[in-house]
Amino acid sequence: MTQEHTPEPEVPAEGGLVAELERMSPQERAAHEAEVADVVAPDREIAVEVGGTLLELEDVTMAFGGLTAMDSVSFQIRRGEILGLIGPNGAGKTTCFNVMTGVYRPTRGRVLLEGKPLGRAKRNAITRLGIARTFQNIRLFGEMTALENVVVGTDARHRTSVIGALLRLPRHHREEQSAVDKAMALLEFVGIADRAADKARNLPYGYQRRLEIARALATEPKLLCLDEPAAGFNPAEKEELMGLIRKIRDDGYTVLLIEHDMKLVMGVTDRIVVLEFGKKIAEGLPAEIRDNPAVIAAYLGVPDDGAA
Ligand SMILES: Nc1ncnc2c1ncn2[C@@H]1O[C@H](COP(=O)(O)OP(=O)(O)OP(=O)(O)O)[C@@H](O)[C@H]1O
Repeated sequence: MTQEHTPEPEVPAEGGLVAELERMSPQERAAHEAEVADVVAPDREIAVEVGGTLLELEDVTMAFGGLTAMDSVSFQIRRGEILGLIGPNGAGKTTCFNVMTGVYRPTRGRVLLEGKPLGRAKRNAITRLGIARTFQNIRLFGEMTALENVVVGTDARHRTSVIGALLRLPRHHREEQSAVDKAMALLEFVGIADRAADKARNLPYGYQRRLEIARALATEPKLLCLDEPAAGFNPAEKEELMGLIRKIRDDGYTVLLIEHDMKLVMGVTDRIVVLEFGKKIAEGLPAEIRDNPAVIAAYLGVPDDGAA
């Protein structure tokens, strides 16, 4: 469906972009990166009141039959921060993402984006409202190019109708071209522009993870939710990913990060929320969480009085 309307990719000649970047002086490179950042995030959230509440979970419970995956969980995500969501396996982290992105409707409680309840909004509507996510298991269109995968993400923002696309109305043309330009800028932003014309399935694993992030950013989210983006990465790749997550935040996005790797979580987040058996057991700065006895006990699998 979407494939029919996907424009022909306009990518630089092989090696062109990389070679061009290498030829630039540090000043030219900085100016170029600033231009790319402007295309990637034209409406920078960071210019708006950093620190105000962007998203709020209010007493959210999510039950599956007899199993309570989230139990009266409340926390807030502030504009411009990187919030870590951690907890042992089965703690309810992914369920939390699913509730926030409209995959599940909470059994009790509510989720508010910029003070407005998401209510019964469906997944696509929530994407348009400004929440994007990546998945634990990569979900790309393997037969489409990297560029096309990102162009598909920009579709969430398009204003022309299917009729507009079929009739090739001028607005549709303009949107198509700007979608390609934006997608290319996003690929460059996440560091994989050199493989823009390759099929997604042929990309190395680390590139696929970055492509997922570019595709999520293409929807121009207010909040970007990353579900274990470093899964399967080696230490050097994790280090690079930390750099990318910081760059995303510095470009004005708010990030919610589920991650098992403690070094990464402690190194990149501003605050952390900890879940265990569906309940929030702690919330605070990384250093506070690291020293919190309940958190240590949850990870070691012993009661927090250490009696076991
Ligand atoms: N659709 C569902 N139906 C029934 N049970 C579910 C469903 N989704 C999640 N659960 C259960 O809810 C609990 C929380 O799962 P969830 O995947 O949210 O945990 P998690 O913290 O993301 O775990 P992990 O770190 O292993 O990914 C688990 O016991 C899980 O089996």
